[in-house]
Amino acid sequence: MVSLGTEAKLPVIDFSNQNMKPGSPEWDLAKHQVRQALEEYSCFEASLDQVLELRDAVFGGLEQLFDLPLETKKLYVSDKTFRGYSGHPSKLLESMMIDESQIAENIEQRLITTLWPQGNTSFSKTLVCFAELSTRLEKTIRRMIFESFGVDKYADELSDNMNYMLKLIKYKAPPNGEPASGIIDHRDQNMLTLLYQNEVDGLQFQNKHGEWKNVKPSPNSFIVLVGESLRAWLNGGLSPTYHHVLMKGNKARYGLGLFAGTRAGYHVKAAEELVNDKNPSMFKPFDYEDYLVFYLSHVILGRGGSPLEHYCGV
Ligand SMILES: O=C(O)CCC(=O)C(=O)O
Ligand SMILES: [Fe+2]
Repeated sequence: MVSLGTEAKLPVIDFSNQNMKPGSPEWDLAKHQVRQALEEYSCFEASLDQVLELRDAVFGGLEQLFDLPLETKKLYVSDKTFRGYSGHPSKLLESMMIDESQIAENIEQRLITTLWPQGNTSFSKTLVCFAELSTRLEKTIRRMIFESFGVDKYADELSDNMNYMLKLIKYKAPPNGEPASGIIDHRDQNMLTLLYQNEVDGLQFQNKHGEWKNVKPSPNSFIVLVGESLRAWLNGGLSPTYHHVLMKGNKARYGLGLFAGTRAGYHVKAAEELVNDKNPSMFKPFDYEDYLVFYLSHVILGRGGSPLEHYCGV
């Protein structure tokens, strides 16, 4: 059954002020808002005016990219750049791993070697700027979350072990005009996700009462979602919510997703300050990259519940 959802106005938290430094009153206010929003909804809208300058170039480039004839692209070469569910028939996806210290090199390389054989310098520059903006925003939000749980002393260690996946996504308009699924119900398994979309809405999340709510982000905002890895890190302090994409109307939906997760070899483990007799450890330490293999098979077999609990629940 397709649920058309009802409107929810997610909290909007503004990150446009470049002077918002840790410890400033603006920082503390935003931190408080982030914590409240994530406890209530597991997601929120982060506005960042700087992204508006990139908006036309980002979506213009994405339209062109997905219009390239398929045979010109070496799709999904086995370079471990593509992970996750293989997707839905209406969904086209390109993804790339980016290292925060080598954003420009990683993106240029990926665009030139696989996605766009003739190269596209201006789109490459646009994506580099987008990745720089969004990874900075992710780090800011993650630091605020850590501070608000009193575990910010781990923030740098975690940043050193973070991997980013940038997904470029197109959902085609539903063929017969009837609402159709673009991506099925799921919870993200990484730490934090930032989504940026064109004017075609379709993202819905489940609120605490199990109702599906439509998300309508402004042109200057990202939707920020908690993932399972963050739940484990905070020993249940925050939890992800189910979400999906429902396509309506006759226009394609383009989006970019920045997925922050930990590197292979790093063990996700609850901060010891958050483990005590009243709140015992929920998960054994796990390697996110190894866990993803289990997660995929779990999803493919159609099993419900929390795959992370099956994998390493205590
Ligand atoms: O396209 C969207 O807005 C959501 C995508 C998503 O949830 C995902 O790829 O995990
Ligand atoms: Fe998701």
